[in-house]
Amino acid sequence: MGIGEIWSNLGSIMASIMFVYTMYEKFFPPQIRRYVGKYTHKFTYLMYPYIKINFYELSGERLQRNETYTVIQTYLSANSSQRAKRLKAEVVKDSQNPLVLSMENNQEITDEFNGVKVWWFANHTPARTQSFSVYSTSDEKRFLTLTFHKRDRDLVTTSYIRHVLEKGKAITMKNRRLKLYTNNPSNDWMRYRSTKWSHTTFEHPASIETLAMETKKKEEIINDLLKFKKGKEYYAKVGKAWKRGYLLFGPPGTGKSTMISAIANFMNYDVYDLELTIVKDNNELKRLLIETSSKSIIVIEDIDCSLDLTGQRKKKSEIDNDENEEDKNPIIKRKEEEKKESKVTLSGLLNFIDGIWSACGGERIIIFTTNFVDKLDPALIRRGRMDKHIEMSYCGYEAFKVLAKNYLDVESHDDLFPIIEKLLGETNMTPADVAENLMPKSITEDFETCLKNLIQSLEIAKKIAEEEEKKKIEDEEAKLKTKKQEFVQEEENLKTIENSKENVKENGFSH
Ligand SMILES: Nc1ncnc2c1ncn2[C@@H]1O[C@H](COP(=O)(O)OP(=O)(O)OP(=O)(O)O)[C@@H](O)[C@H]1O
Ligand SMILES: [Mg+2]
Repeated sequence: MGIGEIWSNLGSIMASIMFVYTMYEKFFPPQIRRYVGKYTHKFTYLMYPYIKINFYELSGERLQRNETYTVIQTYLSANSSQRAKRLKAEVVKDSQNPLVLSMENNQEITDEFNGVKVWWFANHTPARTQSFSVYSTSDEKRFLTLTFHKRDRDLVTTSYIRHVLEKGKAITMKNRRLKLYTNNPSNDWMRYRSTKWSHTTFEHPASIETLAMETKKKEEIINDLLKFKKGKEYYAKVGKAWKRGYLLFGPPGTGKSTMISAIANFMNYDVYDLELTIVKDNNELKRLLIETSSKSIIVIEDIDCSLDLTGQRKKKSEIDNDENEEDKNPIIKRKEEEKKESKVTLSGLLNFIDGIWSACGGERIIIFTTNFVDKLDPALIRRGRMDKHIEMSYCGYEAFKVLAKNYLDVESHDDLFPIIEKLLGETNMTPADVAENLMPKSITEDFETCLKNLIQSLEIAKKIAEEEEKKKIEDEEAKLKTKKQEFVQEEENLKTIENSKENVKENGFSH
């Protein structure tokens, strides 16, 4: 029978079905009908060869958006864009591609995994009340149904779903915008919707390639980071928490903060910039740690100035603020009070780095920066806590070449490069100062002028350094001379005393 014939006979087919159903209801009592219904259902269930799993968009008592649903949707959008015929576009926050395509409601797509075929269906039960939200309202349900054959149960429920989640997460990670977090003072934690960390989009253009540093050192850092990123199994095997500590030390302007941004971009990790001075005690520190996510970098900049962890020094801020106490406005005063209140101790910080809580989340890098590595307590920076110590030093020739390429697009210059190489060997200049000199001061300045500007600055810096060195030597010599004179004077005094004693002995009296 063709489709046309079925259409023309549809009326009589429907009438026959209605007739059979009426007869069935008339001649069979409800008990028998219930009995038949139950066994028909069981029979159909036994004969139906497919299994269905639902993944709901909203879950939990408060109907929060289910992470798994989002990840599967991401996986399906990457796969369904070629296969589903009707797609919907949604604007997603915090993603590099804000417009995300996914399959439209009531659409089905197929997927294959290790030769097994599965079907995904996007279900939607419409809301009774109207809403303008992107997400579902409480009486509106969206869910994805995964259908597969009974015989593939093991493969699908273990490997396939894991594969979908891993792929979906990887796509999310790749597309997401990095975030830069900073901790809020604990007084604000209890306010409505206030969280322990505030964040903004992290958009620093630094990369490891553009970092001015010797190639060998750079490669060493890249290899270390890659080994860490792929080290999940390794860390599990050796029984170590999946985290790594870096200590960046060196004079101001040598690129420590730039290096942190470059690492974040390279690893695709969020950055948690921890301001220790507003953390009141060790317990608060622990609570902040718990609220950080994995695949992140926790940074404590200028660790030597953050807290009195060595017991020797005054905080940088306190030194600045000791002056003009009366002129301060109340907000600054409050902030200072908060700083003074901080009772985070060295042991609290050590626990933060490698205590039991520090392992939660995994895949985390902790970075400390300091200008004065010698001031830090050895316990804080010993290997195992700060696994890698990276010295950020004054600009060498190799680092200069990176900056020249970045700022001027120049890789060599027969006359000027050798002069710069020689001068850099003779004087200390930070990459920040070299970069500043290389930057054209006007649109008419060509690269040769910029290189000459740098040479001039290096010569001045060299002269100043030489003069300082000369002055230092002169000061030392003057000090030595004074010491010598003091010594001679002392000797003369001693001699005089000795002579007086002799006189007393010989003449029996003193003057
Ligand atoms: N190694 C470097 N490679 C590329 N640029 C650099 C490097 N070092 C410094 N710079 C440039 O100098 C500026 C200052 O550097 P940065 O803030 O990273 O220094 P720092 O070591 O963190 O200094 P501080 O100790 O004062 O915090 C940066 O904006 C960057 O442009
Ligand atoms: Mg810095």
